[in-house]
This record gives sequence, C-alpha cells and structure tokens, in this order.
Amino acid sequence: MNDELILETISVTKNFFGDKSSGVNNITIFIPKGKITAIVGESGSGKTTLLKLLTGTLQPDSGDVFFKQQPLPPRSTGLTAQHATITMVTQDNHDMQMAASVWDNVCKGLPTSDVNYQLQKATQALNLLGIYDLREQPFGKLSGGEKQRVAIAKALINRPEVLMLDEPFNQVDATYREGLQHDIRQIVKEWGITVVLVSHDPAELLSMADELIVIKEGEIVENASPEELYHSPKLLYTAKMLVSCTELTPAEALVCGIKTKRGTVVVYAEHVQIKKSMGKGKWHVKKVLFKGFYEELVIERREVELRVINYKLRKYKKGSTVNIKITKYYEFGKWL
Ligand SMILES: Nc1ncnc2c1ncn2[C@@H]1O[C@H](COP(=O)(O)OP(=O)(O)OP(=O)(O)O)[C@@H](O)[C@H]1O
Repeated sequence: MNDELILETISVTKNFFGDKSSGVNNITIFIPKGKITAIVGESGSGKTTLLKLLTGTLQPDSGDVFFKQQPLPPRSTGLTAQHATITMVTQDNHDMQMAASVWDNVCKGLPTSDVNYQLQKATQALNLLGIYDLREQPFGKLSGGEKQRVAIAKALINRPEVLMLDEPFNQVDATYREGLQHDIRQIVKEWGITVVLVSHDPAELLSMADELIVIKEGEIVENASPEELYHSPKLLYTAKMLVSCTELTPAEALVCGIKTKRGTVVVYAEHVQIKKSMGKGKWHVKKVLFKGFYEELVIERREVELRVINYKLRKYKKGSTVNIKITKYYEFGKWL
C-alpha cells in the first residue's frame, strides 16, 4: 500500500469477560490518511469494538494500536493531544444536552471559553453543516437528521485529524441522508480528514468509502476498494453486505436455467431481467418491495427464490407470474 497510514492495529485482540466469541480477535488493519475507510459486518461482528480500540476508548488484551506510528495511549489515563485529534460521533447523542441550544452544545467541543474564539469556530462549523440558522434552537427539539448534523459539527469544530462515525446516518431520512453524505465527503476531501465509518447501508458504503474492511465474528475476512468487493467478493458474506443477491446450489441453479457442476452460484438481483412473454410465466411474484424509484420483486419457482430489481413501477403485482433471463452470475472468483 502506498498511502500514508494514520492508524494501524497489529494483531489486536479484545474479548469481554474472557469470552473469545465476543469483541475482536487478532485484527491487523491499516487506515490510510485522508481517506474514508468503512467497516462493514453483520450485527455483533465487532465493528464498534474495533472503533473503540482505534480511539483508545478500549484497550486491547493483546496487540498494538498505533496513531502516526506511535502507540495510542488509553483514554482512561486522560485526554492527550493524540486523542484530541481523533473524535467519534455515535448514534446515541449521549454527550449532548437536550435543553441547551445548538450553539452551546457545539461550543462544548472547544477547549476554551474565549468568546471570540467560540464565535469564529462555531460559526464556521455550523455553516459547514448548513445548520447556522438552527443555532438558537434547543438540541432536543431537532429532527434526527438535524441532530446528526449538530453532532458532526461538534466533532469537526476542532478540526480533528480522524473522524470516527458509528452508523451516523441511521436516524436520517433517505432524502436528507444523501445531502449529508455528500457534505461529509466534501469536508473530508477539502480538509484532508481521515474518516472511519461503520455502516450497514450498502448504498452508503459503496458511494462514500474509499476502502472497505469486512469483519465477521470478530475477524477481518476481506479488505479492498468498494468496486473490487462489489465485483469480486471472495465470500458470499461480503456480497450480501453490499448487494441484494441469492446463493443457489447447482440443483437450484438449474431451476433458473443455469447449469453448473462446480458448486454454488450467486445471482445479483440486478442481473435478473424480466422477459416479455405471452401467457402464464414460470415464476410467481411473491413480494413486491417498494424501494422508491425502483421495486425489488421476490419471485419463486419450485421452492427457489430470486430477487429482481424492477424499474417499471407497479407493473408486476403480487400473485402474478413472469419469465426471467439471468444475464450474469457469479461463481466465487469468476463471473459467468
Ligand atoms: N461491553 C461488552 N461486554 C460484553 N460483551 C460485549 C461488550 N461489547 C461488545 N460485546 C460483544 O462483542 C461482540 C461484538 O460487539 P460489537 O458491539 O463490537 O459488534 P457490532 O458489530 O458493532 O454490532 P452492531 O452492528 O449490532 O452494533 C458481540 O458479541 C457483543 O455482544
């Protein structure tokens, strides 16, 4: 890797109460400076534990965490200059005062109460996140999306070198989310900040991250760019994190018109096309899931289920039948 590294973990293990299936085991990762690295994995896979190790909030049982090639001290020993340059935004807003104004909450992130300094820094941070007009509002009265903007403004006010975001857009509605994601990407690029992001949202992971780290049961299983992992995942687990897809045994594949001797295949929903056909189709439409500008259909034939992305809204009803063509499928390591 040619990128300059800002954070590293070398063979880090952190278990809780001696239970090896909790926390993370033997994690070695490299976080490049000025990039957005996303940690992705199913619930309970160890994402938050890893973030806390990277901020010094948790201490490893074994292994080392380095910030700019220096060991990262535990936060419990007091905030050092290294910690001050790593900030974390979580979903719970536990460090926000609900009755206090946006302005006062954001200013609490500053190291001094000098009024002129506060005026300059808070104005800049609030403008950056597009919430200057909300400065006098009590924090508790804001919407979920506005609260997230305030939390990020507070985290950015001291111009940190690393911003950790744990599911930052969870409570933000879809229309507002894209704007916030775009703004964060913009700020990160302009300021050269490093971001470590935890997310479950495939669209967010693919559009925001420069690097993806895939974690399963406390261990790193894949690590590459979003494009690489989307197009050539080594594991079905990774594919499922990034795309709507179905795994088929050779017998199930045959029901879909795919002959394979090698083993299971994976079909991405976007590679299933509905064909124009006369009369009754072979596949039953079991579910029509509204996704905004497209629908996801769940179709079934001989107990095999497939997912289909359909842009012709309301054309296919639950209970109707269709015929399909699979344009592409994946045998691990190879597209066919
Ligand atoms: N303080 C703790 N005490 C005991 N077990 C813990 C503690 N923190 C985490 N764990 C366990 O360690 C594992 C990883 O937890 P972690 O919160 O890091 O996962 P996660 O991937 O962030 O999950 P989610 O996506 O649900 O937030 C889980 O099995 C969890 O129960």
